[in-house]
Amino acid sequence: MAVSTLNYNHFTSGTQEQRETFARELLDSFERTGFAKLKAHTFSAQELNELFTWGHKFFDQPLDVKNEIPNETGPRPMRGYTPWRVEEVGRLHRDERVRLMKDSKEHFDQGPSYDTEFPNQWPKAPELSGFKRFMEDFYQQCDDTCLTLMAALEVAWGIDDGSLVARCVPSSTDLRLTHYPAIPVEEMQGDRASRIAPHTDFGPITLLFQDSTGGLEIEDRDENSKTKSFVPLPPTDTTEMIVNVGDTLTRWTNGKITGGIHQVTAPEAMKEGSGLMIPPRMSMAYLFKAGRNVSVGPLPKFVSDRQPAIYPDMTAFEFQQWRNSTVYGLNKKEHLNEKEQLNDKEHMIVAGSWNSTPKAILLQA
Ligand SMILES: O=C(O)CCC(=O)C(=O)O
Ligand SMILES: [Fe+2]
Repeated sequence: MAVSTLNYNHFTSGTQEQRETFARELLDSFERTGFAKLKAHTFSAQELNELFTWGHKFFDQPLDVKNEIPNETGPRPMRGYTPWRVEEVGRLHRDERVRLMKDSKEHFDQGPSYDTEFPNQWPKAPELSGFKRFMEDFYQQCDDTCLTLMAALEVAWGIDDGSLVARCVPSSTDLRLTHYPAIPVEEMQGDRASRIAPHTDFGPITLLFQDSTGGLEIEDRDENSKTKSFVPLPPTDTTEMIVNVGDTLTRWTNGKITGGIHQVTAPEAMKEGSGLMIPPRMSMAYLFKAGRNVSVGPLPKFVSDRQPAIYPDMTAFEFQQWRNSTVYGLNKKEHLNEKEQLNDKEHMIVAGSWNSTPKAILLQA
């Protein structure tokens, strides 16, 4: 299953033909695999090194210091610090084995700097005094990239009118730095735990940068691969940007583009080992979102008499509330409205495809 690697600058500063080729190949890679890789983008190796250096400085703080900016878990965007084994993304899954799987991570989440409803929480330690400034600039650069990729999808769909871009302005995105502490390899063997369990992200797309540790895997949709459900997406160099399709794009396209299911586990070379510690790992995910009041129901372009809408209308914010209630294991009756509770069942059926029957389930979508 070949994830395409594309030159981002062909879209931003190429000829008309290069722009159109980029757009077509991006859509093709999304449709075939749920993923694409980008090079020649706007992030330098130095900026990415700095990103991970700030991440280490943050996660290296003592737990009680990190807990001074606690993420209030709930049906709301995440802000600040979430400790080890609080969030469990496996809970989103239809397969019970995945639902019970423990994630082994801690994370820092950040929203738009102008968000007064869910304001950011920044650490106060003097050694982190430059963190906020760096992360705010980095956030903006990620947002510009995502909006450009929305413009590329418009070109690919022949609706080059700014309507897809407009659905994602102003930003409601959550940027997440995740730290996976060192862990004995045995913990990753079997179905009990993962670094992050198989899941799809909630928004239209996610930008992902990973450090050099390895362990990221994506669902293998290759018809001919009978044995494996997942294939590694190993780091090549730290500047490689991975883009994955999330639930919102699946919903907007009425199921035409399926979200890229991914997980993080032991790096390939260590999988069968024993008595080994898997080194710590860090990633940055820009979990791009539609505007809070924008519908995540199918776009008119993807609905017809022959293809009725298979996803109900709801706002991006309602969708996020529902998904976050699930990953934090909250009592649904208390936190979700009726529409969200009904949709919970629907989403699990169409989004999940793990273990031996992924293709059958994907066909249902
Ligand atoms: O750490 C990674 O590479 C993946 C992180 C991820 O999937 C997420 O934050 O949603
Ligand atoms: Fe993810």
